Amino acid sequence: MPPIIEISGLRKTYRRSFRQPHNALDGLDLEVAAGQVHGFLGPNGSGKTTTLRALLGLIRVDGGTMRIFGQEVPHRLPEVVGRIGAVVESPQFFKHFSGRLTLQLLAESAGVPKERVEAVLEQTGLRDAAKSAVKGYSLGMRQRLAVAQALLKQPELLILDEPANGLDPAGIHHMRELLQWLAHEQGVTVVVSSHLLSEVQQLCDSMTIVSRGRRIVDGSVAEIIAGHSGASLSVRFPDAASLPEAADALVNAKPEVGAVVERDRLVVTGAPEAAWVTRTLADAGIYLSELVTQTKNLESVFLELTGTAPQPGQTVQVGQSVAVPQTAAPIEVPVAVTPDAGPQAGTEAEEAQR
Ligand SMILES: Nc1ncnc2c1ncn2[C@@H]1O[C@H](COP(=O)(O)OP(=O)(O)OP(=O)(O)O)[C@@H](O)[C@H]1O
Repeated sequence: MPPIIEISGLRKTYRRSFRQPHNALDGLDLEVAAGQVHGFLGPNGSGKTTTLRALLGLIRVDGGTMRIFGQEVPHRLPEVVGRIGAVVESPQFFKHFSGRLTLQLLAESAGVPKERVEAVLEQTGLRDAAKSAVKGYSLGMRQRLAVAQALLKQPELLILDEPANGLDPAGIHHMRELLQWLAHEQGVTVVVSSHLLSEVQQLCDSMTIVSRGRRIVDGSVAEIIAGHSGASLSVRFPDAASLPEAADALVNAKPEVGAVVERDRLVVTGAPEAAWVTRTLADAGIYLSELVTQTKNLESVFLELTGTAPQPGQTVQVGQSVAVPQTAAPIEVPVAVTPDAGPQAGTEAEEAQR
């Protein structure tokens, strides 16, 4: 099945008076497969909103191609727009109308059956607040109302820009359940932008990470995180005098293993498994007192991936690494402790806003 969204080489330069032109999109590529929740992840200002606005025909781009459901956009957008629900701009609602009335009017103008209003109120958790005027809604409730509006016409593709904004933890949980249900049970393709890896990790099946207007990695969320979270082992001994001898024993046993003495411990990288370290040291007559696996935390994976400006024409594939300019702090996960050797923006005039 062809991708639902295909973007290739997208370019957008914002030209601002008295300031250098700014390349918000610098040849961005994006592919989204059907029936998934796809995260569009990147730091603030990396071009996510610009991409989504371009896809929906809200701004003009300077180069590249975009397709939705195989149709080139923006030229063929009118043919596919009925199959897309989106919340990209902050929608404005009549503040004196209730949530229900707002949705009833929108449903009527879009020719959507009235029953859909109650269904989307229920789905977005707004049923109890449906009678209240929108002016009394919190930011999170307005966000839900916007999503409810996007769901009215039962879209096959749902595009949401930072949907967790303004939601409290219970609201985030509810939104996550709703979006996963839509994708996995109803076959809707869901694209959400976010600058939080932890949110994308909990919500999405696949993701594209962008930095400075370019794609730097894409693939399944689990594979990307696993491929960039290489672990090392921290080993301590009853007597620190054993450290150099232990380092030699490990490197002699496997030259590709790294063993570096750091104060009172040995940091081991590239070992096949923790048990191999304990076995090899015991064979050399050296007994350890502590062995700890260190894994990078998720945010450090994100920093690693977005911390380096991507090279023109290069996309990092799942499992490949990019240079790491900043050192990310590891978190320590104990796996075994043995007493001896046991194993273990602004506005832009040219934009045609809709
Ligand atoms: N209308 C505009 N005029 C000038 N510059 C703009 C405009 N819109 C966005 N930019 C700039 O383009 C870059 C990309 O912005 P964009 O809003 O697409 O990023 P983003 O990844 O969505 O960020 P955030 O997570 O903060 O929403 C930023 O440097 C931003 O300042």
